[in-house]
Amino acid sequence: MASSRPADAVPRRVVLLGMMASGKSAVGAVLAKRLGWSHVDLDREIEAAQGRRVAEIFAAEGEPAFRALEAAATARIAGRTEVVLSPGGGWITRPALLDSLGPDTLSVWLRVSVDEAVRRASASPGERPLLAGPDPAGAVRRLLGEREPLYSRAELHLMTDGRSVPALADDIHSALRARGLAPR
Ligand SMILES: Nc1ncnc2c1ncn2[C@@H]1O[C@H](COP(=O)(O)OP(=O)(O)OP(=O)(O)O)[C@@H](O)[C@H]1O
Ligand SMILES: O=C(O)C1=C[C@@H](O)[C@@H](O)[C@H](O)C1
Ligand SMILES: [Mg+2]
Repeated sequence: MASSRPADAVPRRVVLLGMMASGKSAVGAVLAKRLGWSHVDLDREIEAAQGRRVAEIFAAEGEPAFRALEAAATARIAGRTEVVLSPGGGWITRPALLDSLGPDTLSVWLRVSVDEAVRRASASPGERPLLAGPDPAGAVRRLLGEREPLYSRAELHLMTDGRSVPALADDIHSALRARGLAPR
């Protein structure tokens, strides 16, 4: 099912969906700066609130506890406007969180190939507990199989392989303008 933003609702927030290392945090930061909006990187928000790294939360309490923290952090910011939200890659596994953001949200799926995701993630080893095993490519492939139907709910789909972070932010900025966002 595609996202249900009505055609006449001018977007007042953006949410970036996609696999680990697809670029949600990097693109979100550049886009928010360009728009003069706030950037909420949900993994970092949770870490700040908990005083622990995501990997520590997974190790101590497991994935379901982390998913509950994601839901609580989303509820704290759901009513805000002029926000670019970069949640973690598994946030979409609770699809109600996307619905909770409201119809004036532009949702974007940042697509990435398995090989490129593994290459990018390898720059920060230990940060992503779901890729910590001996076969990160297999893990990405399995997660993509589970999550692609959920990511594909996004209104805008962008392939990120071979595209720069500023170019991707440009594409989203253009999509916002095409949906009626006035220039600042
Ligand atoms: N389009 C791109 N081209 C090249 N490198 C990129 C691109 N997008 C992101 N990167 C780099 O890949 C790494 C992972 O990106 P980022 O942290 O933004 O991913 P993410 O989608 O937020 O992942 P997670 O779901 O784990 O939070 C970073 O080092 C980032 O600079
Ligand atoms: O794709 C995922 O499930 C995750 C992505 C990261 O951003 C973190 O939220 C965590 O490592 C889990
Ligand atoms: Mg991120």
